[in-house]
Amino acid sequence: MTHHITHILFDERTLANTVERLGAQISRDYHGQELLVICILKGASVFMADLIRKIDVPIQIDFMAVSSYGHSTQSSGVVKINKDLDTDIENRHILIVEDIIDSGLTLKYLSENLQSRHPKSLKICTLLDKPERRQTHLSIDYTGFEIPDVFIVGYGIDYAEHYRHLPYIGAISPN
Ligand SMILES: O=P(O)(O)OC[C@H]1O[C@H](OP(=O)(O)OP(=O)(O)O)[C@H](O)[C@@H]1O
Ligand code: HPA
Ligand SMILES: [Mg+2]
Repeated sequence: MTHHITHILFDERTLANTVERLGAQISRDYHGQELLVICILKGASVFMADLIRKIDVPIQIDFMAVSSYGHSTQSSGVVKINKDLDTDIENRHILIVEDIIDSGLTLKYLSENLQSRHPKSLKICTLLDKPERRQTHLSIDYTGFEIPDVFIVGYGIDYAEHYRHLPYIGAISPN
């Protein structure tokens, strides 16, 4: 299906450099503390796997699966939890790892849901931020890249469940 890719935004080396920068920043900020890193499946899986290997404070990991896009390029606005955490997050330092923040509706729902479980702190790390499309206010603690309003795929991110395996991030035209 790669023939629908219109251009490459970030190649493998650029992604690796940015992941390294984020890992170093997170390691500095949490120095002397323990962290529970939460991967938001499925899109953040590839980023998460690379990021945690660049963090050098003690961490544990857990996974949550949510979805709102299905087979569309527009968020349905309804966030469905397909898998919840295994861990009790009360009184823990939590870092949510996302691949992309677009409308912001997924993270708004997730951060309110997780705040209600009384973590000691809750921060957000996203590889990509598409601020032009935001429908809600969010404060993001760690951002890899800001991107324009194009639908992107690769490095874990899908269109209708395709393209997640691409080692780079590219734009597709939905037609
Ligand atoms: O800011 P938003 O407009 O809410 O969009 C961002 C969310 O959409 C994608 O997930 P999706 O629902 O496609 O699930 P997936 O990660 O399994 O692909 C992406 O991984 C984010 O979680
Ligand atoms: O640009 C995107 N691509 C794939 N999935 C997404 N979910 C929100 N925005 C995007
Ligand atoms: Mg998706």
